[in-house]
Amino acid sequence: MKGGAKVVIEPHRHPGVFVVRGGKEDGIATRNMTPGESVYGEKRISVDETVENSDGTTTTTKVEYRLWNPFRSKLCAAIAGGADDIYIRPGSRVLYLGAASGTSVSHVADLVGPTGFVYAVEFSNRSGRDLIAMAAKRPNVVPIVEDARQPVRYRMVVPMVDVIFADVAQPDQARIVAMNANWFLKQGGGVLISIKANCIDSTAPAAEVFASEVQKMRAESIKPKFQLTLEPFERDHCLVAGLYMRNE
Ligand SMILES: C[S@@+](CC[C@H](N)C(=O)[O-])C[C@H]1O[C@@H](n2cnc3c(N)ncnc32)[C@H](O)[C@@H]1O
Repeated sequence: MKGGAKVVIEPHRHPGVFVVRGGKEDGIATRNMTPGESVYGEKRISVDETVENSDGTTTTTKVEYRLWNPFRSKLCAAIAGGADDIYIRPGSRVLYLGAASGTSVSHVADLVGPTGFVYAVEFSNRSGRDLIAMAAKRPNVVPIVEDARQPVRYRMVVPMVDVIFADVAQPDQARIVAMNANWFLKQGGGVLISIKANCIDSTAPAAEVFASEVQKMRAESIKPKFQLTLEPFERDHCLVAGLYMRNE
């Protein structure tokens, strides 16, 4: 999609995220780290951006944005649903557990930009191949094809991080997050966990499952900050956000 005069792109209240208005498709977008390329067939919007130089002259360059589909990304669904904070911003180091083929990871890489890093863990070799291919074009993505239950196996490539985002869809997800936080998350770091109720317990009501996951987080020194449903983008999913307070 070409950005004609009608398309307006504005910064979202979460730094590194943008809002597209006025085109055929309004929505959320990230600034493409690899202009000219889509990762999963997502629409791209090219606009002219003019900056004023110190000598008073202006320079206009083409900037490209990629639309971020909330039906295909839990993080985007949370942003669209009004998440108070995503803790991830330009320059952040993010440990992303459950990267799959890297579609959401590619947007997180755009969001953190050239000064940030995304350490993307995925244990399926098949998805891992796509993840590695995506990362080959994005120097700020470190693909890690390993089991997130074994953080010791990737301790040599992951430094202390600012945020852990988890979407492994496993019954022991809270424990997996806690182990990784213990190894890699800084004190006060952000935790975002996408919870699919029937992955944890398919017999209990979703609200009970979410409440019990929040209790597990508390027990692991993660202080819950807010919780929001990912409906209408994902059924029976919620996102729980918290801060890692190991020393309190
Ligand atoms: C719901 S999908 C993630 C989707 C992805 N976050 C996105 O938005 O595109 C869950 C992924 O977690 C991966 N996974 C599950 N258990 C894992 C583990 N123990 N270690 C690493 N990856 C795991 C699965 O292979 C799957 O690709």
